Amino acid sequence: MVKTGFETVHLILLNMIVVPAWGIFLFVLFTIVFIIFSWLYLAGTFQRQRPYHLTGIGASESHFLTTIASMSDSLITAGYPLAFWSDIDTIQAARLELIDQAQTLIQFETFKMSPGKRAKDFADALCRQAIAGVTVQVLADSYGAKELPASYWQRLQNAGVQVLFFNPFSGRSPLDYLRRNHRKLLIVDQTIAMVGGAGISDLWDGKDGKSEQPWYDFEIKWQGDAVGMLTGFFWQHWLTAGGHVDLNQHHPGRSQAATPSPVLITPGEEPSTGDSPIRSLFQLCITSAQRRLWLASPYLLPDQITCEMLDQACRQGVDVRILTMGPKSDKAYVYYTSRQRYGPLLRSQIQIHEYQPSMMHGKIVLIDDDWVSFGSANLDPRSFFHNDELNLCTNNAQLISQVAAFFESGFEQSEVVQLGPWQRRPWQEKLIGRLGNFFYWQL
Ligand SMILES: O=P(O)(O)OC[C@H](O)CO
Repeated sequence: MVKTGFETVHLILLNMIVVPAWGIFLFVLFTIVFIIFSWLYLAGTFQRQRPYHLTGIGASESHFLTTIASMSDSLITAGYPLAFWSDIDTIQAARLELIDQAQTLIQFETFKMSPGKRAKDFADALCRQAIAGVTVQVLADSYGAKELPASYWQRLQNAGVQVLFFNPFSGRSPLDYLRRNHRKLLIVDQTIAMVGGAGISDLWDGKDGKSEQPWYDFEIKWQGDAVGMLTGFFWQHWLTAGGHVDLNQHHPGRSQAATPSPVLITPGEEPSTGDSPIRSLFQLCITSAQRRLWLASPYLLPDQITCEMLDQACRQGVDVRILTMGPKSDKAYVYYTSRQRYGPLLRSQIQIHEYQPSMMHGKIVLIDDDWVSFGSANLDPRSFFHNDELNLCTNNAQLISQVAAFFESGFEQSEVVQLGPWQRRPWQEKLIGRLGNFFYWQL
């Protein structure tokens, strides 16, 4: 058929514009995918796990603390837990109250901050104190706080708050961006510290589009020498982020506690896949349990060796129970990836309790009636190998009973996962789980 002049021009344009455009589009797409995979590959995302074998020490042994401290790069100090809260309104109110009480110095570092009422209330409190002359230092993780607009930080800075961001993206060292500051820490006047899991975010109020119920989490208020040490850990990060520390102005004060308990602090600073203080801490906790090992972690991605240690504990008659997030997780793909790895745990008769009302976000290990370890670290590769974390461990009897009650209430509001129904879960869940596991080392 003879083409008209118009059709010929149209065909020429098609060949000159549309075909090259598709070519460019596919080339750009391929390049982006190639860069992402190369990046993940170079970061060790697809590596095989190195062997790591550890067997036991009893939690009641007198040398437990020294052993666990030396093997997890932790420091031994002392402190007293003044309060334990597991209600989100109370936790956020207690933080604001503590900020209001500050006389000289407020230090705060965290991972998750997002726009909303909690972020506004927090900024109001910090600005009030900065304007009143209190030194206020805020260290926000540049990834975790990325949703907050520049105007939020500008308002804080205008009031005199010193704001720094942990590890912003740099084109000169892009892989470094995978290291995040996962710590959650508020210190006032170097005398009182609050450690827990809640971010500065309305998510913890249940505003996550899933449940409308507050997340299950906790916070502990501390007094004693441990607070001085936590101040030092904060300053390490502050210096790394480019901040100025004047030890003449704010010399490490000694927070007094009338009846201190031993406290172990694990800063989990800049771990690597070969050397992880947080992994050592978790595995030492697991291997030292003799009667009870209750473990809470929202994101539950234990590696094979940790699963074997949990299995061993079960075989030795230890009551091993795990409290974790349920279907109302804030990250569905991590939930399905976690579930994909339940098989060995369920076959070992380990009870996995999935919290039902909302997101379960507490991170704790309870060992017998003797020790409790808690803080920012999840049982996952990100906390083991990539993040800076902050965990504390103590044998304070009152805190142990409060933590046991936290677990018991969590178990009551959970469903125990059974092997049969788990095996019959929908294929879509299995598919997401398999895909998620492909990126296991970065989760
Ligand atoms: O990283 P985490 O464990 O502090 O959890 C943060 C939440 O997932 C916020 O989305």
